[in-house]
Amino acid sequence: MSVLVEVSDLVKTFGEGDTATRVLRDLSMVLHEGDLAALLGPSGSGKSTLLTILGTLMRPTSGEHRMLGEDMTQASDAALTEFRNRHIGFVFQFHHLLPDFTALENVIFPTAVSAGRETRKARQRGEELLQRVGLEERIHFKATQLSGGQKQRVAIARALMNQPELVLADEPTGNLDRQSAEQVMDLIREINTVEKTTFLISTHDEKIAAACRRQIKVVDGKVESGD
Ligand SMILES: Nc1ncnc2c1ncn2[C@@H]1O[C@H](COP(=O)(O)OP(=O)(O)OP(=O)(O)O)[C@@H](O)[C@H]1O
Repeated sequence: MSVLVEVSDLVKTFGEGDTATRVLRDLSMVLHEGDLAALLGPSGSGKSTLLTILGTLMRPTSGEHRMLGEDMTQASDAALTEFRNRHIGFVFQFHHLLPDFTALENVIFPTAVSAGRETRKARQRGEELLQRVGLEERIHFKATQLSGGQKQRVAIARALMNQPELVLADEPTGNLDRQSAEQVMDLIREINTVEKTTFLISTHDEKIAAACRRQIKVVDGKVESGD
C-alpha cells in the first residue's frame, strides 16, 4: 500500500515562555492509502491537535508533514486551502449543518461556494452521495427535520463531495446513541471498502475503535502504539 500521509517529529506548542504547553512531542506516524484507522488516547493527549494539523488547518511548530508526496510545511496558505478542498474531508462531533437548508443543499453548498457556482454535476454527485448514505427519501428535508444519526450521515456525504483521499473525523459518533453510532460506523466501513477512502477517526468509544482496521494510540503527544 502506498503512503498517503507521513508526519515525523511533529511538535506543536501552544503559548510562549512560562505558559507554553507542548502538546505534540516528536510525534511520527504514517497513513497508507485505504487505511481505516482509529485515533485513541486519553483526553488532552493531542488527538484533535493532530487532526487539525493533518487537515492543514493549523501548522505544526516544527517537524515534517507530507501528503500525497507534497511538503505541507512549505506550502503557502493559499496552496494549503486549495489542497485541503481537493484532497481532505472533515466530519466533526457536531455536524455543523446549516439548519434551514435541505440535506442536499448542505452537501453541495461548500463545493458550490468554493467553485463560485452550483453545477448540475455537483447536484448529481450530492444526490448520489445522499443515496449512498441511505437518505434518498430525505434529500429535500431540512437539517432540522433529521435525526442526529441522519444529520451525521449528511455530514459524511458532505465530506465526500470532492472525492477526498483522506477523511478526518473528530469524535463523529460522540453525540449519537449506540444504534446510530453503529450505523454511522457501518457506513464509514462501507465507503472505505468501496471507494478506498482513507479514514482517521478520533474516538473514546472502544467499539468504534474495534470496528476500524487499525488503532493508533496517542499518549502525551506521541504515538504509543499502532504505527
Ligand atoms: N489553541 C490552544 N491553545 C492552548 N492550548 C491548547 C489549544 N488547543 C489545544 N490545547 C491544549 O492541548 C492539549 C491537547 O488538546 P487536544 O484537543 O488535542 O486533546 P484531545 O486528545 O483531542 O482531547 P479530547 O479527547 O478531550 O478531545 C490540551 O491540554 C489542550 O488544553
